[in-house]
Amino acid sequence: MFGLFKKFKSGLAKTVSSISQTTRGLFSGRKIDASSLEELEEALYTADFGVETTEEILAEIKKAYRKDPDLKGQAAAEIGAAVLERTLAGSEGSLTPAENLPTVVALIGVNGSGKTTTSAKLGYLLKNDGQSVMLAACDTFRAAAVEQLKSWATRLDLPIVASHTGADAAAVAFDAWQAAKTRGCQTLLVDTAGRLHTKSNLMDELAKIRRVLQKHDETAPHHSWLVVDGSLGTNSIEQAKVFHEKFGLTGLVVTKLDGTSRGGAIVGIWRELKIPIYFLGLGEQPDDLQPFNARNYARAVFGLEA
Ligand SMILES: Nc1nc2c(ncn2[C@@H]2O[C@H](COP(=O)(O)OP(=O)(O)OP(=O)(O)O)[C@@H](O)[C@H]2O)c(=O)[nH]1
Repeated sequence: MFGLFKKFKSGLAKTVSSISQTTRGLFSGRKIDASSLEELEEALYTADFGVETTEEILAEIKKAYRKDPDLKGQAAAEIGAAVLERTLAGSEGSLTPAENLPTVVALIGVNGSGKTTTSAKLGYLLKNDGQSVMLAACDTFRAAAVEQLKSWATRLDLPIVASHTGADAAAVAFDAWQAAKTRGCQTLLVDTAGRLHTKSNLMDELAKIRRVLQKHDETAPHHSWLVVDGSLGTNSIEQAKVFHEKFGLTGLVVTKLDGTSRGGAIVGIWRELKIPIYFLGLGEQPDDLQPFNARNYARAVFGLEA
C-alpha cells in the first residue's frame, strides 16, 4: 500500500511541485491568509483542476479559516484532499472478470496517447497479479506498432498474437481471441491503431474489430477504454467526450501524468463524464502503470502522506 502511494507521489511530482511552488510552502506549516488563498487558487487553476473543483476547495478552506484564524497550511491541505476524494467518489474502475473468459479489453484513443505501451504495462501488471494474459497487436496501421508490442511482449514474457503492418486488424483480433481461449487466458488485451474521431475509415475499423470479437462472444469487448494523454489537461475532456459518444467507453486510462503539471484534469474528466478511471500512467517503466486510487491521488496532490 505504501509502495503504491509512493508511486503516485513520484508520478504526480510535477503537478505536486507546481502547486507547492506557487503556494510557496503553504502546506509545510505557513499560516493561511488572504494572499496564500489567492496563491492556492492560482496553483489549482494552473494544475487544471477547473473552476468548480477549485472553488469548492477554496470555499471549504475559507470556511475552516473563518472558524479558526490560526488555520495552518497542513490543515488546509487535508481539507483540499478531502474535497478531491469526495469529488472522485465512484471514479475508481475495477477490472472485473467477464462471465465468459477471456475478458476482452480494447484500448482505443488518438495517435501517441500511449495505447501500445499501456497494453504491455497492463499485461505485465495482470501477470504479476497471477493472471494469464494474451496481447493482440491490432495496431496494424502505424508502421512499427506491431514490432513495438512484440518487443514489449518478449521483454515482459507475455504471449502475443500479431500479424504484419497493413494486415486486417479485425482478423488479428479474431485469431487472438481464439488463441487466448485455447490457452485458457483470463484476459485479452487488444491494442488498436491511433485514430482521430474524424477519420471515418479507422472508426469503421474499430466497429469491425468489435463485430468480429462478438462472433466469438457476443458480450465482447467487455471493456472499451480510452487511453488519453494526461498532459493535454482539460483538453482531454473534449477528446474523451467525442470518443464516448461514438463508442460508449466503459473506462479511461490516463497516461503521461509524470510529464505534466496538469494532473488536476483527472478530476474534471470524472466530473464531466462520469466514466471510471482504471489506471494511471505515471512513467515509462513497465510497473509505472498503476490502478487508479482516488485517495492516493488526492493526498499525493496536496503533498500529504498516505
Ligand atoms: N512519461 C510517460 N510516457 C509514456 C507513458 N505512457 C506512454 N508513454 C510514451 O508515449 C509514447 C507513445 O506511446 P505509445 O504506446 O506508442 O502510443 P500509441 O497510442 O500506441 O501510439 P499510436 O500507435 O501512434 O497511436 C511512447 O514514447 C511511450 O513510451 C507514461 O505514462 N509516461
